[in-house]
Amino acid sequence: MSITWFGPVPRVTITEPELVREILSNKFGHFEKLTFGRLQRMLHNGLAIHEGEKWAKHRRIINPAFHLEKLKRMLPAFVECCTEVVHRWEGLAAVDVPCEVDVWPAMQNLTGDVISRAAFGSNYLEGMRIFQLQVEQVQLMMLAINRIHIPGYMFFPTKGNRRMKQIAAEIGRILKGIITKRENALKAGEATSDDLLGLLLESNMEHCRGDGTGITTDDVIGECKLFYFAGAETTSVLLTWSMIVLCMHPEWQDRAREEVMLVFGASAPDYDGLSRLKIVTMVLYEVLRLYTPVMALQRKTYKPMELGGIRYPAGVVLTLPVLFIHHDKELWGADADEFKPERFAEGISKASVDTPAFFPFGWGPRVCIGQNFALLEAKMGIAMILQRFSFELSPSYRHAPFPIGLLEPQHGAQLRLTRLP
Ligand code: HEM
Repeated sequence: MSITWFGPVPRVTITEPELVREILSNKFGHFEKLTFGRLQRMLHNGLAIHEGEKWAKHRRIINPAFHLEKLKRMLPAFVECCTEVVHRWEGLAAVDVPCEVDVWPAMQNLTGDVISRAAFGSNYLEGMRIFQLQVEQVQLMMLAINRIHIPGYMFFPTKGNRRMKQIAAEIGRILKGIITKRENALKAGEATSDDLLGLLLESNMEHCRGDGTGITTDDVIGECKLFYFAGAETTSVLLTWSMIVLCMHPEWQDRAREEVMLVFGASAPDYDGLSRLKIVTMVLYEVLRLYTPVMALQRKTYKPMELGGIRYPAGVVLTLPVLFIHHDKELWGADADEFKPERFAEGISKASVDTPAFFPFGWGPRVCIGQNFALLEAKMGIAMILQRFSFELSPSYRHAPFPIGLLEPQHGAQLRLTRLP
C-alpha cells in the first residue's frame, strides 16, 4: 500500500489482493466507483456509468442481454464477423507464401462489428459508423490529455475540441435515427426485442408509461455508447496481444491449433466446443494477466472506514493497479513476467500463489458485465484464425506495450500469415 497526497485529494494505491477484493466486493457500501466525470466531459459523451439505485436499475435491465441463452444465440453473428476477417486474409495470403498484415486494425473492426450486431441486430451497419467515430473520439481525447496543462483547455475551440463536439453530435444523431426506426418497427409489430437495443427500448416504453421501472431515451443512448466504449477496444486488444504472444511462443500456437483441430476440424466453432477449449482458455487468461487491457481500477471512499487496519476519511481515491498486481512476483512466483499458460491449468483460483490475484474483469458487484461475451468472442476469433493460418512476427514488428487508456501495441501488430493447406 502506498499513500500520496496529490492536490487536495488524498490518493492511496492498494496492491494486496485481499484488500482489492474487499474494496471491489463493497459489502458494506463504503466505496463508490469513480465515474469518468472529466473524461466524459472531454469525450462530450454521456456514458451510462451510474452509482447506487440508478446503477442497480440499469444492471437489472441489461443483465438479461448477457444470459447464456442470449449469448448462444449471438454465436452465428460472431461466426459471420470472424469469417469476414479470415476471408479477407485468405485473399491476401497463399499457401506457403506468407503475407504481412497489421492485425490490430482488423481486430478493432472485428470487435466493433460484433458489438454492433449484438447491440443493434438488423441495424448493425449504422452502428458500425458509431464505432468508428468512438475510436476517433478516444484518440482525440488521448491527444488532448497529453497536451492539457492549462485549466479549461478542453473548452477552447481548438481544431481537436471542435472535431470532438462534431463527433458527439453525429453519434447522437445516428443513435436517435436507429432508435426511431426501431420504435416504429416495434409499433408495427415488425421487430423483436432480442438484441440490446430492443431490451433498452422495451424498458424505455415502460418509462413512458410512467411506472418508474424504465429508463429514459437519453439513458438508452448513453447505454449504447457505453457498450462500444467498454466492449470493443478491450476485446480487440485481447485478441491482438493473443496473436502476438502466440507468435512469440510457437509451441503454444501449435498446441492451441492441435486442440482446435481436434474439437472442430474444419467446421465452424459452436458453443459446446468453445466451452471445451482448455489450452486456448489458458492462453487467453495468461494474455489477460500479462497484457491486462484495463490496467487499473479506481474507487473512492464514500464514508469514513477501516481497511487493512488503517482508518480512512471519506473522499480518498483508491487506485487498484491490476497490471502491477498481475506481475507481482510474490503473488505469481519468480517467473511472473514469463508467458506460462500452464499456471492456469487448474483454474483461476489456483493460478497464483496462496491467494487469488487475477482481476482482468474487476471483481464483485461491478465486475465486467461483458466478460463471458468477450471470452466467447476471443475464443471464436482465435479458433477460426488457428484453423486457417499459421503466423509469426514480421521483422517490422516492434514490441512496445503502451499504456494509453488501455494497454495497446504502440506500433501496431505486423504479423506474417501463412495459409494452412
Ligand atoms: C477483454 C475484454 C474486456 C475487459 C478486459 C473488460 C474489463 C472490464 C473491467 C475491469 C470492468 C470493471 C471496471 C470497474 O470495476 O471499475 C468492466 C466493466 C464493464 N464492462 Fe467490460 N471488459 C471487457 C469486455 C467487455 C464487453 C465485451 C462488454 C460489453 C459487451 C463490456 C461491458 C462492460 C460494462 C457495461 C461495464 C460496467 C459494469 C458496471 O459498472 O456495472 N466489457 N470491464
